[in-house]
Amino acid sequence: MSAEQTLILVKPDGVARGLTGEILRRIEAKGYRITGLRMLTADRELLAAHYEEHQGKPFYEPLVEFMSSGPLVAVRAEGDRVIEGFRSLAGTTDPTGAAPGTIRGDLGRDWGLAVQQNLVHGSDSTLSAERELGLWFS
Ligand SMILES: Nc1ncnc2c1ncn2[C@@H]1O[C@H](COP(=O)(O)OP(=O)(O)OP(=O)(O)O)[C@@H](O)[C@H]1O
Repeated sequence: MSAEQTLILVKPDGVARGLTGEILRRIEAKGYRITGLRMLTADRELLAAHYEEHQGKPFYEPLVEFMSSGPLVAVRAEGDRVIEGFRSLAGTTDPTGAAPGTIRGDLGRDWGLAVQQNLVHGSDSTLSAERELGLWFS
């Protein structure tokens, strides 16, 4: 059986703040393999598909606006239990409460848009990983 794969995004705030290398370093240091890497500015169509489950929520429009505001880095990462493992590396959605040692806990900023601009995305299940990798690495 081949190793599990996940989609990770370094969101536009992470790229703008020069944290791409630090985030990739943490992924590799944990032992995951980076098997795909793309820098792009995502359009609304791609983001609508990516954030399908959030359409209609109050934070959806501002989120798409932010996610399309500048370049982001899409990463395909591979390893045993990488889906759960990366979400653990990332920390909770709100960086203010994210544990020290996690990407969001160590590097996330405490300000008004912290929950939206929380540096990274990671797929949350094998089903969403497969769907999201199809969108970003087709
Ligand atoms: N209440 C909110 N206000 C603003 N933005 C939000 C809020 N909730 C979620 N978001 C944004 O939407 C993204 C997806 O929300 P979700 O609940 O799936 O969070 P997550 O699973 O921690 O993050 P991700 O799926 O991006 O790894 C969050 O990472 C964040 O950028």
